[in-house]
Amino acid sequence: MSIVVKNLSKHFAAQKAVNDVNFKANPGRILGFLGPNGAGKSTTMRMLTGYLEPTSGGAEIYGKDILTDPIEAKKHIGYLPENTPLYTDMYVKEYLNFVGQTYQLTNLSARVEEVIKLVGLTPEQHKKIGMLSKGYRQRVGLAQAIIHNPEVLILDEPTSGLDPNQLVDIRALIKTLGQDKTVIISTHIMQEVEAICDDIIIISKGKIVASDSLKGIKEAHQGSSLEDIFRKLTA
Ligand SMILES: Nc1ncnc2c1ncn2[C@@H]1O[C@H](COP(=O)(O)OP(=O)(O)OP(=O)(O)O)[C@@H](O)[C@H]1O
Repeated sequence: MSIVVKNLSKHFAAQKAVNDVNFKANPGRILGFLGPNGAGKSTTMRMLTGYLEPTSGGAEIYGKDILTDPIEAKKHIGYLPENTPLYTDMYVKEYLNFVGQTYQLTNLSARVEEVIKLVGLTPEQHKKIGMLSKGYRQRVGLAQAIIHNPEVLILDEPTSGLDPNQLVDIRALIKTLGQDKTVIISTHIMQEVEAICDDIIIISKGKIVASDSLKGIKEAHQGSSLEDIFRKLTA
């Protein structure tokens, strides 16, 4: 089991943004984390990646506790935040080299070249990040998330801002990465879930309201569309 989430909660004043969430995730499967705006998806992801302290509960990433062993837990994680805080004054390669150095990667320049190719940044690789379009910035975000070849990828709306051609490429990349990694993606695009996810968690008002394989959830709702299932469970 590469991710085990136990009784995870986050309260902001009186609001239970994440309320006693439990789930597990495995390598070789892509888990779609779905829910309406404000359901608690990003807050959960931020806790799993060590950017936000839980109010209670916790999680283990490859057996490493995110609270008591955060440095070891983080080594296994690549994280694409919802609004990637990129250094806009840095050049693409300079930034990726900088991120790679923080992971003390060997053969860094070869790895930077490799991830640039993988995420389709080649035509824009000589630009400053601040000069890039939203979709290309998203690719830089994805490149920094995978540069250390982590076993776990946590991607918060990875395809937001991408044009239809880019969408297909990035989905294909995520699908490939998901063959041997544990991938959690949040998205509002049901088509995307159908295209790449193996498992689904639907969260509403901080609570999990469905957790199943894509096939299982459809069977349980007698073949209703995912959109209908989503609306029914989160209305
Ligand atoms: N730092 C914070 N302080 C106070 N409230 C917060 C904070 N961060 C998140 N929240 C609240 O927690 C709730 C869950 O937010 P979160 O960003 O996790 O939702 P989400 O499911 O990712 O939504 P979206 O689909 O719109 O990105 C929201 O009501 C949000 O306003």
